[in-house]
Amino acid sequence: MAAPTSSTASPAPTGRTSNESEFARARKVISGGVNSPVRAFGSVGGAPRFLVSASGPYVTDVEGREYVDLVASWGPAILGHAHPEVVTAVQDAAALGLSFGATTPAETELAELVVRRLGGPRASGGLIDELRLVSTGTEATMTAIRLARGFTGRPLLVKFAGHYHGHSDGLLAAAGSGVATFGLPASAGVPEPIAEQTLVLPYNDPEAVRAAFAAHPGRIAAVIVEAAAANMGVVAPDPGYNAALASIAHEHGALLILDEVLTGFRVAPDGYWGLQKTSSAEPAYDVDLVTFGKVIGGGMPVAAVGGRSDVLEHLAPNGPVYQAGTLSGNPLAVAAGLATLRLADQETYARLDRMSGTLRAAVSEALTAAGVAHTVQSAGNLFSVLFAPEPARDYEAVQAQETFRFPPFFHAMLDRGVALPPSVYEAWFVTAAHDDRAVTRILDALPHAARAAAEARPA
Ligand SMILES: Cc1ncc(COP(=O)(O)O)c(C=O)c1O
Ligand SMILES: N[C@H](C=O)CCC(=O)O
Repeated sequence: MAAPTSSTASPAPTGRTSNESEFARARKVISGGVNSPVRAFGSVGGAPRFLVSASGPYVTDVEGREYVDLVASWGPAILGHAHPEVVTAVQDAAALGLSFGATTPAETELAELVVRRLGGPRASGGLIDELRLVSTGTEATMTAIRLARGFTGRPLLVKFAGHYHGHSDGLLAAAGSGVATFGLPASAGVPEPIAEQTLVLPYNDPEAVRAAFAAHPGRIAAVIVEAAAANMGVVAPDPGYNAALASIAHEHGALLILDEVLTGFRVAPDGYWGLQKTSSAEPAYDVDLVTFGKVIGGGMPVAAVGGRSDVLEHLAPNGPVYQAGTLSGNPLAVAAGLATLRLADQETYARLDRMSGTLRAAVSEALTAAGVAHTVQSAGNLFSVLFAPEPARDYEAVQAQETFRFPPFFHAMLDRGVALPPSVYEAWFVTAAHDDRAVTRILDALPHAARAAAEARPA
């Protein structure tokens, strides 16, 4: 496996510590040295970069090296890191108290802003009527599923191979993200009776969904789908696919849960990617529950489950489906989310789209010049590189790519001061703060990375 060699990134290392020594130190007291598996560089090799600060499009590690960041905290940092107005909003909120464990006007303001940005309420053509704030995307999808089961009185859930919805028990089968990165079929520790409640189907195959409903009449509570798959690399839904899911689910009395944790407020100014707003060719369709996270917290822990009020009414204290959180609606996190959403205007999204287009073209040009078979897969401004000549529409096709080309590609970029997500199965995230200097560094690094990918051989 390729490992980092030299670096041309600036500024100069401090010499006080190194990523290697920090990793060794962390491994003694933190399981695996990381608090989330993908960070461990497991599939690319080498020591993860231990970061000490971030600003705009850059992150800086303990050695004093600065990298152009294409991880963006896995999505939230659409404005770039530490946007001054977001930082000020958090500082102002902190001065008034870190956590109350009680209701606040600010959390209502965030909920109002989200519902409004999504065109709501539903009676006036919007996506959701109301929502419940939680702290992580995992909690949002877990709550959505419990709610769907409580509302329908049915046990089963349909999910798609390669999709990731966080790490709750029922959602780890054939999951994307770290589960894909580490080649796990599912997670140990999930009891069989729980795993059996999840039906895993191939993505972009409406017939498989019809067949599942036919095989389990009156037993499927919900279909959960990433609005656009972005945890097995990016795989956009076929035109009309999300709409087909809605109509099949509804025909059988089940709910559709659209997981917008990653896509929401990242790829469209009006909030979500559920396609009917981003493509006039897409038929309108009705969503019952939607989950958000990442951008609505602006880099702090906020996520949400929203949807039809008659479904949300089933949540405690109004209804019998329980959900709670000591830090839900935390004032600092809500302040970051509010500031981020208020700052993210049409120009922000236009910048993200332009940046993504520039990088997609540059990556493809470099790989083509190096003779590497590839496809740049995208959904809105999200994209990733598939090391295969034909586009992939499902997890099977994604897994068949030449994954061995990614580690040297990744390290060649890192050596030249560009931090990509450390897995071929993760999306690349641009920010509105990526400026000419950052882009120049990426463009300079790409030909080297493409050559490294071309020279790679299977292990
Ligand atoms: C689509 C999707 N859903 C859910 C999650 C889980 O969110 P979190 O990591 O905040 O628990 C993620 C990312 O991690 C995601 O990409
Ligand atoms: N793919 C995940 C989120 O979108 C990566 C974040 C993580 O699990 O650490």
